[in-house]
Amino acid sequence: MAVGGSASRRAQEARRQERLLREQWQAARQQARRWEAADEGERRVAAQLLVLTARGWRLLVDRRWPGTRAANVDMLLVGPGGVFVLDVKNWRSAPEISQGRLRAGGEARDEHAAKLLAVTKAAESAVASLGMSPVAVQPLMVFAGHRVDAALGRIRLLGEHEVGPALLSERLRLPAASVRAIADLLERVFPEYEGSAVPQPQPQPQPQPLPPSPAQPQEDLSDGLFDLDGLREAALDETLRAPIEQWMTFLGPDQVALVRRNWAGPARISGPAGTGKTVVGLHRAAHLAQRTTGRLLYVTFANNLPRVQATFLKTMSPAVADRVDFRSLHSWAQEFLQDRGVPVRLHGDKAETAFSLAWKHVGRDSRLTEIDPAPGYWKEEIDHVIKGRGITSFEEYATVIRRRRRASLRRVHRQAVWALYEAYEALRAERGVHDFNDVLSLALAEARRRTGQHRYAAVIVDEVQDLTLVGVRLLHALVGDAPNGLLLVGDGQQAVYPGGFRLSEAGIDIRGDRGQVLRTNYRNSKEILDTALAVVAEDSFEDIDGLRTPGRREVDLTYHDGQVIRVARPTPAEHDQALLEALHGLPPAARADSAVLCPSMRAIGRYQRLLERAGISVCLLEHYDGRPVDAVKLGSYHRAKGLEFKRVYLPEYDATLTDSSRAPDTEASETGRERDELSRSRLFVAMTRARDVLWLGSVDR
Ligand SMILES: Nc1ncnc2c1ncn2[C@@H]1O[C@H](COP(=O)(O)OP(=O)(O)OP(=O)(O)O)[C@@H](O)[C@H]1O
Repeated sequence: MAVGGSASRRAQEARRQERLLREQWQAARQQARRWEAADEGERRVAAQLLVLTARGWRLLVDRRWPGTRAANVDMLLVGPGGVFVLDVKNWRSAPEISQGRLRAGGEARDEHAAKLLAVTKAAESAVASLGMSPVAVQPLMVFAGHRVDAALGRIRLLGEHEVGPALLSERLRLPAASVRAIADLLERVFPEYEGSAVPQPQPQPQPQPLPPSPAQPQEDLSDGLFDLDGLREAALDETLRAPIEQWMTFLGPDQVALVRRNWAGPARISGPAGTGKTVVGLHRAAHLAQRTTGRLLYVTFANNLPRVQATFLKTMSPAVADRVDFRSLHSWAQEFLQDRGVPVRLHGDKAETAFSLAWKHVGRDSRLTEIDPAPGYWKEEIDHVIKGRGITSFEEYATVIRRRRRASLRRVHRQAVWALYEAYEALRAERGVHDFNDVLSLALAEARRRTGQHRYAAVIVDEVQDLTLVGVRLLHALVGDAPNGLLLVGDGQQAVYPGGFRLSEAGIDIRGDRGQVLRTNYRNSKEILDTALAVVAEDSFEDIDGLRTPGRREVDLTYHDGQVIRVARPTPAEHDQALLEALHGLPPAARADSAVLCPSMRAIGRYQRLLERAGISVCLLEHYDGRPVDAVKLGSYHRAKGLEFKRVYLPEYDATLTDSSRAPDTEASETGRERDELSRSRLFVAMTRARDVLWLGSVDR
């Protein structure tokens, strides 16, 4: 479309909105004047809000607060932007916020904020019965006669001129039917006082676009009491705002209950892929941020996921988004050490060199090669078993249960591993560098040294199965067993790293209702989920609570179409051509919601070149932050963890599966079986990222 065409259409829309708003504004002013129960300040606020009622909002004025004898609620407003609980103030002095306290005219006014928060809580409880998350209910204090735009915790403070435009600028959360259902419910829960009704205009049908008319002279609608300007600006942008995702406002009943629950100590949410664990974690973060004054830490193992999750929270609950730190565990730990003045020199490459030398000196001619000749297996043993569990003596290592490690090691083998470990540590220390595990161990020692001095009110850990035991101990040390302090979210079936641990080994005791399981998959279609589950059907797994669970799990599905497309070609070139054809066949907008996922860095490099040469824009997952970009996403199975896409393409998806992996009864070494199992888990994770289409490419050699 020509640029000139779209600019003229936009100007036409602007004129239409202007005309509509003027009519609505005239009507609102008349109605506000007729509202006799209110004083002048309230009438001016009402006029701003009554304009919204002509644009699909419902305004409930002067309602009784259930469960109290005399207390009232000034206004409840329900509209496309969510639910707002309003307290209108006609104070002579402007409000001031200082050190988290509300003041006016030199006096403390905290009780007004406390009352508004209590009413908001009552409104949250009411709408929870409709599946609405508490994060979509927002308290507002509106000041007649003042210009204000500030925040006091979760309460937004707005002046009479600011309130209308601010509400009109909210992202679209509720469709018209939900607005009606929620307003009807609130009308019942917060009954009307006698004679308090404000006459409400019926939403007017939106007029059809008119042909462009010559510019009309601007009628001055401002009569000293009322002011249209701010609303005009916000209304012009209204049509451009995209609605936010449904799950950012409405949850399943089991999810809402978890978001709002009070836990007396550490808690855990588990459940199969796609059951909304992260969604609950994000709503919980927003909910806790609304209820506390401290900061929250939301941690995952992966580097790119925190950026995506931060973007989601900002969209979902902008008022509290800056109170939650989204971090990957290692980057957070490094910063923590830096803040505490603990020297740390993380150098992955030099640490790798130290290991290679140690392998050369004491590994490759040792008894370890009887079990597995590849140094990688023994590097994992050091990383995930010895250092990952914080083991510092041979006596401890000699008897430790090596969770999720298949090869059984006799004492001589453990001695050989220990010799390798000691050589590695000596060579690493000689180079004066730390590895990733050292960073966590140092941070744990520091966190334990100064307990009670940590700045987090709560810590939420997502994809907890990816962490090591030391990592989990570290996060536990930040909040201890405080009520609502630690929440662990994850699924043992999606473990993509070797080794493992049990929560009891981290000193975390999850009792009774503090261990919760979600069971409804909201993401995948049946066909896609069945295909993914078939890969891990024979792999039972032990989760961090120590329970063994079969690979094929019972999951409830939400009705949802989707398909698996299998493409087999005789040569890699023909296979790649089929992938390109599939991507070229998508409308440009659909590419943005598609991902090509690969098992290795080499494959990523290869497919990046292939796609770019074919003129397909690519966004690497390591640069993706959850905001829409007009490009196909490309990344590893690991980096896709926790994410989802409408279409997922897995080129040569079966190349990492060995024969024993395809047919698990086939003969394979213990370490080979362990590797195969991990490959299947990773493939399972990649497949379950697909919502609507899963494309499986293979080469029939
Ligand atoms: N209540 C809900 N209503 C509608 N959609 C939902 C709801 N809860 C979750 N979803 C959808 O399901 C998807 C999966 O949710 P989420 O990523 O939280 O699952 P998960 O259990 O963390 O998945 P995984 O373990 O596979 O990473 C969400 O992105 C969202 O699209």
